[in-house]
Amino acid sequence: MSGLPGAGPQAPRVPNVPAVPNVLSIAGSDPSGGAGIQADLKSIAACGGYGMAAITALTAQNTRGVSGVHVPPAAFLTEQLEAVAADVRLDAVKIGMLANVEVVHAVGAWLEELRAGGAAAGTDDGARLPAVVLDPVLVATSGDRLSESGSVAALRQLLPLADLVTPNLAELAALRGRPVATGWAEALEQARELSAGYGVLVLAKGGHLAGKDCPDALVGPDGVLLEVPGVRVDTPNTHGTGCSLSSALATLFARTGDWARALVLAKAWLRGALEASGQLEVGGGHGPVHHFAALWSGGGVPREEASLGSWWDGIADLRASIDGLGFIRELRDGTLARADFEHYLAQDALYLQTYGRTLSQASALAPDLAAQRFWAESAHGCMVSELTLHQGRLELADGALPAVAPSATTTGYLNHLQAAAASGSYPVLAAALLPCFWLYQDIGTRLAAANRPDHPYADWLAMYSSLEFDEATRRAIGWVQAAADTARPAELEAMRTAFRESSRWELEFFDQRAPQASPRARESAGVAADL
Ligand SMILES: Nc1ncnc2c1ncn2[C@@H]1O[C@H](COP(=O)(O)OP(=O)(O)O)[C@@H](O)[C@H]1O
Ligand SMILES: Cc1ncc(COP(=O)(O)OP(=O)(O)O)c(N)n1
Repeated sequence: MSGLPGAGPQAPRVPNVPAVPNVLSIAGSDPSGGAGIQADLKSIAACGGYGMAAITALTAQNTRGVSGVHVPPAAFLTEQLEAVAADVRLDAVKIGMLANVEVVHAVGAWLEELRAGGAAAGTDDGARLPAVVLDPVLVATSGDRLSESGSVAALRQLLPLADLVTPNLAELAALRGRPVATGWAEALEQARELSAGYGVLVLAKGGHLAGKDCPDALVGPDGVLLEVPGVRVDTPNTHGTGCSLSSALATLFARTGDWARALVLAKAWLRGALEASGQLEVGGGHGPVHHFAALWSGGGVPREEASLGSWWDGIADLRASIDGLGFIRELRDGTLARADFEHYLAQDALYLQTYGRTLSQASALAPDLAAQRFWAESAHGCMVSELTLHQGRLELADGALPAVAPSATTTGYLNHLQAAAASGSYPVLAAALLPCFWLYQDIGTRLAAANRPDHPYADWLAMYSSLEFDEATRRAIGWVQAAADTARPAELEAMRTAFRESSRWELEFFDQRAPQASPRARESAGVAADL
């Protein structure tokens, strides 16, 4: 009873998302604190990770420019990397300034070793390998070189070892051996070529474009996967934006397993950090961004009431009641009367028509293109994949709906969703829509164990335990979590209420029977099913 969007830009690599990911920055030091490992550690912390740093170079720089670079022996970098990896589980690695070919090779050899170790441990799907974000730092904003010109070729060899590479326009052009793109379309094409050439996801960044727009886009070998628009913040304080963004992406990917979500969250966070940069008084040139602006203003600390895990725990009573319903037990066992199942399907088909509408309304209200796309894809999945399953089961013509009146429960649930849509609040509507994903995915997954080829409801069980539905649910949870993370207290409370109310309606929905075929008394309410 919810949307089945297509696959996201990139499948998740981290099956068990850690609560606090360990994120290693391999980068140079900026003693003025705005770029390099100093920026990385602040970004990682601001985005909810535990930051570590292996130092590739010491720079003497401030907000006006770089006056010196000292590169310790590459072998000592290897020693740092091996020491950390021997002890700490790495969830993500961000790579920044690599000053010369020897340093690039040292990092490449270490990454290869990490991969070989993963393969030896039987993780050929990369599940236990950290996500790797490579920011190919070549030249600072001040115009000073941070990597010898001969390193570009070596950096290219590093690309296939990364999951995501985040060049600015000049770095993208250098990696492609082309002139710097003068417009966004040209930059996207260079990013596509880079992705196709090296089998790596590319983040094209619009920070150095002329004009008021500052878009970023995730680009794969076939073109743009996700573009996140942005309006340029009018500030001179852009020192270290690339370092900050790449570490934020590494951390947020480790937390979500989803590059699209990581980008949307990272870009929103960086925008806040740029907007608040004027609160800091650091140097007379291009100052740093304010990494902890959201945290210091009270909005950035993860709040218990904003955690969707706590929402899920908060409906444990409703979930137990659903598990205890005769309908669910009989559905699992395959003993559910056909009339009851068809009654449920008919009501669900009526439900889906309006649920699809409200998914579209969520898309209309969504704050950015990525969220907009997700809800629109979900509306499509709901109105096509799910309704088609129901129509087939009910032997209805394509496009036809069952000729029955909506039950009081169906009407009540839909009124609740439509009220959430009418509130005009995207977060509240998204929260109201979520139980229809999450509860079905949860029930579907647990009931899947009972599925067998001759199960009378095998197709239903298969749909709601499918990998696609799993993925759709994970993404829906991600979008609602993103909305909750930035919601004001009153709106957050309204979100939680809407989520619980929808969950209560889900319980009632499963508690419906065909009126004439099986009286309610027949249901063994209160009997907890061993799902
Ligand atoms: N003035 C600005 N306003 C808003 N976003 C910006 C601004 N400058 C840079 N960004 C963003 O900062 C990130 C880093 O981009 P960019 O400046 O292109 O890279 P780099 O710092 O590596 O040179 C991107 O997400 C970009 O869109
Ligand atoms: C030590 C160190 N590493 C990287 C940079 C470059 O920082 P970046 O975020 O790419 O952007 P600018 O600071 O150049 O705007 C650096 N300066 N120092």
